[in-house]
Amino acid sequence: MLTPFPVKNCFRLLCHHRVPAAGFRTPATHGLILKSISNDVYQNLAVEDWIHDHIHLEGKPILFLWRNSPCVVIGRHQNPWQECNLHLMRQGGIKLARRRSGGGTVYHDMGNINLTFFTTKTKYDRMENLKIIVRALNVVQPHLDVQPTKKFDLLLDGQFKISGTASKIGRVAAYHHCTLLCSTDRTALSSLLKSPYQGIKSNATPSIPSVVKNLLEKDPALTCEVLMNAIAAEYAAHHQIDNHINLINPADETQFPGISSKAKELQSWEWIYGWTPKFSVNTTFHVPHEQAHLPIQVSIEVKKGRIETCDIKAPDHWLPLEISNKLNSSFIGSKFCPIEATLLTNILLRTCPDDQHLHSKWNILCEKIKGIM
Ligand SMILES: Nc1ncnc2c1ncn2[C@@H]1O[C@H](COP(=O)(O)OP(=O)(O)OP(=O)(O)O)[C@@H](O)[C@H]1O
Repeated sequence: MLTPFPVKNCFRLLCHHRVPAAGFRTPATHGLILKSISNDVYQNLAVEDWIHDHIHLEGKPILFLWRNSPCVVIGRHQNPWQECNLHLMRQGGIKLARRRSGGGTVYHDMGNINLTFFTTKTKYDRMENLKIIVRALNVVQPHLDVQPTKKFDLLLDGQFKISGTASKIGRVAAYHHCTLLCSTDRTALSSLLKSPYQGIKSNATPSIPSVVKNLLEKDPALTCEVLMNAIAAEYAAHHQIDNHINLINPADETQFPGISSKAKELQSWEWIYGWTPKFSVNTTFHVPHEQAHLPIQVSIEVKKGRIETCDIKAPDHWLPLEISNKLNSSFIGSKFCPIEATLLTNILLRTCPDDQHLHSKWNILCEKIKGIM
């Protein structure tokens, strides 16, 4: 069923630009099933963007199957500091991506299948898609109890989430994408999706945490490959299209002209962090002083991922006011990120009096501030 795919030809049949050239012929094919050969989250999200922007579906559906190496994917209107453990992700080299669709934060790895259902806006029907998945699951394991919920999750045995849904609806085209947990690392999922940051206030969309389960835990025969093939077969039967799974390479500019700039944009700091709705952080640190701990109050406002106002209040006898003021003003306009904070701190330290005692206090303070970023 899996065939090497002359994608170029297939897209030529399916695709024309939104403003069709005069005399454009109606595409001959009726729909497509695509599968990415890449496990890079930015490249795969770029395929979604590309198809959404370039392909005129005219009622012809596309199913896109993809899997990613470990990453966390936040919804369009979310705050990553509220949703995940960025420190842990940086340490483990786990990528962070912001998708174009709304909704909550999910964890992806090679044990998680992603399914994107492209249709025209008028044919967009999330429940129909979820039913295709449920039928496919019942083909491979007839005794599975999987039900769609009102928020378009899929629940196993009435309580465990195995799939989450999000969507993007454009002027004429739409897509519904969902996850399917097959053999995901549940320990990584729960530790990465736990924010350690305190005192954040924002209007960003919050995630709705659920108890999740893998299908493989229910039946060891339910591997990602088995499930993807079953879903593709059910999708093809439902839409009466060819059930070939066509492999695509999202890095291939000849097949997807302009796709690398889409992937680059999805990977940019401005999109991942800078798109975060305005938020504030109000927190208190404690720093060691003689036999006690002194409180340091921090109040920061962040707009487009950059520090808009910064008010660090340390007791004057611990850190002279003029030094904390210097720190406050230097942070303004900088990215709310530990790398930038380190750079700034190093520059500032060089301008400070050559006082070891002061430098060590400054370092303690800056380490604490980096801890909230
Ligand atoms: N790959 C995954 N598949 C299914 N559930 C997941 C996955 N990763 C994490 N989860 C669970 O889903 C919760 C997030 O669900 P939430 O409903 O906020 O977002 P969603 O399912 O992506 O999208 P939507 O809000 O549109 O349903 C996480 O806190 C976690 O409990």
